[in-house]
Amino acid sequence: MRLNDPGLLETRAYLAGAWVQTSARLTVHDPARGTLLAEVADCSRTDAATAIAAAKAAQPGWAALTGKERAAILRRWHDLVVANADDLAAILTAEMGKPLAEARGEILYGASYIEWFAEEAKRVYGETIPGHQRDKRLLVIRQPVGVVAAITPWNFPNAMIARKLAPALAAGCAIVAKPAAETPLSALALAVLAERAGLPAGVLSILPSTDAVGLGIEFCENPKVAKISFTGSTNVGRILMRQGAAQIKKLSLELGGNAPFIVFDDADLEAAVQGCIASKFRNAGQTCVCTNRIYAQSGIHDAFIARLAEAVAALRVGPGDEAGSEIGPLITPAALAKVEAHIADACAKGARLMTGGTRIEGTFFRPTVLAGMTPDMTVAREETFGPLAPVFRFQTEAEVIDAANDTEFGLASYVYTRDMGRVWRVMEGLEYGMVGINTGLISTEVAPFGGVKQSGIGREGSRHGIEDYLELKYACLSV
Ligand SMILES: NC(=O)C1=CN([C@@H]2O[C@H](COP(=O)(O)OP(=O)(O)OC[C@H]3O[C@@H](n4cnc5c(N)ncnc54)[C@H](OP(=O)(O)O)[C@@H]3O)[C@@H](O)[C@H]2O)C=CC1
Ligand SMILES: O=C(O)CCCC(=O)O
Repeated sequence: MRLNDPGLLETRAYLAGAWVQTSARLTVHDPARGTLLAEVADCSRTDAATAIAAAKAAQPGWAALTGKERAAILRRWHDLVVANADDLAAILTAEMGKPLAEARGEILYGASYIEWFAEEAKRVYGETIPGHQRDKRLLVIRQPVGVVAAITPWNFPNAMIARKLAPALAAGCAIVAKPAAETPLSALALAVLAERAGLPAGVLSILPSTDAVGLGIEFCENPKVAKISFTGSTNVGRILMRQGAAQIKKLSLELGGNAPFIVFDDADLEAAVQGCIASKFRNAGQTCVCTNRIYAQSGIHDAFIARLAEAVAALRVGPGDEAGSEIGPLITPAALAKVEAHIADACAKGARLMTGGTRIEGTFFRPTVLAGMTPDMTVAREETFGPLAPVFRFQTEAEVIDAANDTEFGLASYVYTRDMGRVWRVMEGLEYGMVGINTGLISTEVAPFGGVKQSGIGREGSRHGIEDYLELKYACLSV
């Protein structure tokens, strides 16, 4: 990997304000070629306790700065991320596999959360409430929750951690974060730039580790941690909720999805196909907001599926650092096996393969479209997290809303129609935190990202995103 600034390829942990190498190392591989990229510090549960103690000590000083002072540091950090976007994208593609253009997009997307929350740091307003008695004056202030512990996944190694660090730091919290074991390099590079931007020692720690269970327990059981913010699988979200119950730990959870993509007869066919590809095949399908089930109404079904299969067959699969690649490798052999299992299950139950369906080499898989889907197939209930587009046929609006909602998940959903009445009815009827209407791309720092049902708790981004890191304090004053 050739970088303009080799100092961004950091392999030590950022622990309590110092760069620390550990005797144990975790290995990071290029998922496109399987080659070793780096040996990185492998932090223990004891290291986590040290980072938490440092965060607890540093947090009051950080919170005592004015919002404007914290904003200035965050703003410098944002500018450094943008200035180093090419290097950060190269690191991201190397460890995660997504095409370079997507990686660069993710770096700027992550930076946009830093910029947004730098601005929000200045707007943590309180309120006054008319007193309930003549001599009473009521005030409400908003204060940082304290020390936050964050755990993030491999699929967005920069943006998922950026959108936790930025609001926490803007609010005046200190934060200790564990990135995914597969992709720690992007998180460490972000910490290099945060330090250069002037973030005080101890306010941020980044702890790569193979002991996810141990660090998770430390985060939940250490009384100095006020809150946990997690992005990843619903199963691990449940574990953290259970572990945090003893101390009533505050939680933000951004978990799995099972996104429906609904195409009505009156939709613009080409726009629906392009939106579907954008939503389904972004990051090779490894995104919690990726379409998982496609519902096409009877009148448009055959034309839609024919055009979708044609467009999907044209997608170019290859290493993320090769020009023209649109679909990179899957993150692990296990991820590829899950895609194959979903296809095998569907085909055994009567699905028809329209394109794809086979592996290429390593963890590269041909983007796939299946027709003739039925609700008893595994993919109707489970997130594939890979490049598989299964198409279900439906007849009526009521039927498709029921089918779309027939899942324990409720993160993203998508609808294509030109009927404004239907837009409102379907949007209101979908039990999801986010609805894309005539678009397959909904993510932006200015909007509240998050799910209902078992897809999570809390929102990231928008003016609401900082609330997860603040507590209300009410004061009753007798005059
Ligand atoms: N909502 C989303 O954005 C994501 C959803 N997923 C869904 O989850 C499935 C599995 O993906 P996977 O990467 O295994 O997701 P996980 O939920 O296992 O991993 C996400 C993060 O949690 C950590 N972790 C794992 N187990 C524990 C634990 N017991 N306590 C604390 N932290 C833990 C991981 O560490 P480590 O890396 O060391 O295992 C990683 O940092 C995917 O196929 C997809 O369906 C996955 C990623 C993101
Ligand atoms: O949780 C994820 O899978 C990442 C969501 C990326 C996005 O913000 O669109």
